[in-house]
Amino acid sequence: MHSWSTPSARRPVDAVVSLPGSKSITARALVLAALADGPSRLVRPLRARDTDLMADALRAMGVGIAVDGSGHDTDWLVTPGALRGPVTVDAGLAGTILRFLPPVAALADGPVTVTGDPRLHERPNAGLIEGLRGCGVQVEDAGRGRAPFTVHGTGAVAGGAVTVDASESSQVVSGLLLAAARFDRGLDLSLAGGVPSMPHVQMTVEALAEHGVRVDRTATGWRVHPGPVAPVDRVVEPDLSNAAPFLVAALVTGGRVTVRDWPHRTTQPGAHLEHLLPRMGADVQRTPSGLQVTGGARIAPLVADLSEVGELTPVLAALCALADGPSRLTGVAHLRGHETDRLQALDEVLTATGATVTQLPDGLEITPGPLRPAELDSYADHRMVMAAAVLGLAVDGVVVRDPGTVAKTLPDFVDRWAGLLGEHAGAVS
Ligand SMILES: O=C(O)C1=C[C@@H](OP(=O)(O)O)[C@@H](O)[C@H](O)C1
Ligand SMILES: C=C(OP(=O)(O)O)C(=O)O
Repeated sequence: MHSWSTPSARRPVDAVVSLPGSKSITARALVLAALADGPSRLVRPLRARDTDLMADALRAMGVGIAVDGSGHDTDWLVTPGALRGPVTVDAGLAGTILRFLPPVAALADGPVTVTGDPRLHERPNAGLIEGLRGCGVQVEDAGRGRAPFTVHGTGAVAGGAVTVDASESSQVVSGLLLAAARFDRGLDLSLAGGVPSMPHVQMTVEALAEHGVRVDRTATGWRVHPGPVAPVDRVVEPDLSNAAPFLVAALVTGGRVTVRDWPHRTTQPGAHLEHLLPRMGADVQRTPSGLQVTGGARIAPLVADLSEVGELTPVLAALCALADGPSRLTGVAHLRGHETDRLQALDEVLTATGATVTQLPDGLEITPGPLRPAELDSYADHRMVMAAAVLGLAVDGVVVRDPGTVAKTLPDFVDRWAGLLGEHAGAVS
């Protein structure tokens, strides 16, 4: 276990950054390519723990995934194969594997056991398991509604009409929709309640359409028609949620940051930064290079419902702790089931560095206070390391334990952060 002394900013940042591919798009592209009726090429997929484990899991089930190229610019060539069990897959701490892989496993010709990090075994998954059972799949979970569990694939899934509880994660909906064209009757999915992170569901629907799958919006959910999944060659967009700490650095330091290759149109929740950051005092422009964020004279507090963009909460909460008034972030109760209980972790981290925090059932109230140095945990959560790095810009002496946890989606975050500040990587001991 290492510690990282996060660098404070001595001057306004002025940087143009390129970021690796989107975790969420890479995960969907891998699953759909694996279910397709021919080979697909993924250009610039994210290579990080979550997506490498997804590729390993699919390989273990019989899918060919070959690396083409070297260095940063490697493609993945995905060749579908007969899906097989018995297999045990390691989902690490990835919600995308926990919820996207089991419906694929149900199409295998034998049992697939999903296991992972200790915290993965605490992440809620009853909605998906019940949804699979409703599709006619046998799942053994010892009544826990969580990993580890075994999906008893028989080579075919009936599908049909199911009602699912996706209130704890949109990934329950996405996982079932992604595999549904290969179910005998397709899927008529109705929601039992609300669903967070709707842009991610829209991302799923659009990815399916790109693969030639017919998906209709219904009064109660979505209907996926049974049929073939076409192969697709695609270039993966940069990860806009991982762009958040870099863009936010412009506000913290009164500087300017451009993220290159910002997509013209996207379903990634990070797209919402374009209107959220101006509410906190930034000037945001699309330039020929990408999205440019310029910090202003002040950081304004934020009162916002983040239910659609929960992934952005840790970095935005850190920014709120540096604002000139109290903020209120709501709509994110489901963050308690993420990599860590993010509302509890943010309360601890922001309090340790000087803010006054009140936990709400579905969010946080954050009142900034005089900043102070602190040694912070990473909570095995990539986004908590990024939040700590944002706080560290404004105060000397922020240290993060186990920064390597960023490997989940951005393995070289610490080097990139040093590059943003025009420095070499900060002390990692
Ligand atoms: O479908 C996806 O790729 C994701 C959906 C969201 O999950 P939740 O709805 O569980 O928040 C998001 O937070 C996660 O990082 C990625
Ligand atoms: C919640 C996240 O990840 P996961 O896909 O593991 O749910 C995240 O990346 O913020």
